[in-house]
Amino acid sequence: MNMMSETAVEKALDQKMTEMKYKMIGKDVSVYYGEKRALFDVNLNVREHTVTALIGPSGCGKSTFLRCLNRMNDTIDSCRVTGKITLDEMDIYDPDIDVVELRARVGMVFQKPNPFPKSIYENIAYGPRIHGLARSKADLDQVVETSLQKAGLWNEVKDRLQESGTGLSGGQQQRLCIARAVAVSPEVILMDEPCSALDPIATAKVEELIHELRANFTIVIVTHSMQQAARVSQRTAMFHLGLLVEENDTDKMFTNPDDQRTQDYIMGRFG
Ligand SMILES: Nc1ncnc2c1ncn2[C@@H]1O[C@H](COP(=O)(O)OP(=O)(O)OP(=O)(O)O)[C@@H](O)[C@H]1O
Repeated sequence: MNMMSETAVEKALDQKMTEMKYKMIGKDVSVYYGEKRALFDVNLNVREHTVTALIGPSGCGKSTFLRCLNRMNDTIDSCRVTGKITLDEMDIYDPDIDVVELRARVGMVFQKPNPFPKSIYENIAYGPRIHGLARSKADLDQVVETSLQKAGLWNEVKDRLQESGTGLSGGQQQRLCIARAVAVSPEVILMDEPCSALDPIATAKVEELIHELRANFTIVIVTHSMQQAARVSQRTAMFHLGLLVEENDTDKMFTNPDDQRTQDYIMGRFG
């Protein structure tokens, strides 16, 4: 069997990353909550097959920017977004865009695992069913299995697919939510502090998973943990007071950042 070593896979992905186009482009993105401005003309591009970490002190606008990428901010009445964000070449704020379809292409995993109060099987099958991604029960079974495998959960749940998703451990629930996001074949997955409610072992599993998902998806992750950003991402963007202060290769960001504010933050001088 011709298996590529892990290092070879990493190398191939890094090569892909340097060659590739931007999957999403954010140009002069500003966000207001009523009168309050939360983001100031942010220009941030997201590379395909790359994990991009968004870091910065509390309240700096990381989650706000993340939520702009699949229009989750639309659900907040007071929120207004200006500037332009594209997915491939499509303007995602174009009034003709179908937001449900957009969120199938740009999925999201939240801070707190939020499985539906339904069976493990139904948690995964729901999305593909409503998006018409499976033609038969056999197709759907296959999507459920593949998604759970991609989320590293199949072996743990394959004999209990009809049990409730909410009965799983916190770490398993978060992987179930990742499987649910993966099941509709998104192109981009947004993760808002996906490990903050998990213990170190569950966190390690999810981090490993993020690392693997990069081969098939583009990932943007908000994290408070510098170590996590360093472990899982290839690019890092640092926000401060609503400004994007620096975006760089993660290695450079954590060894020799260009901006003093990044330096101060990673040294623990504020935040
Ligand atoms: N729904 C909202 N209504 C009003 N203001 C909000 C809302 N959500 C966020 N904000 C404000 O926008 C700014 C940016 O918040 P955001 O949650 O994006 O920051 P963050 O960097 O993700 O913070 P944290 O790390 O604490 O989650 C903050 O000042 C916050 O109070």
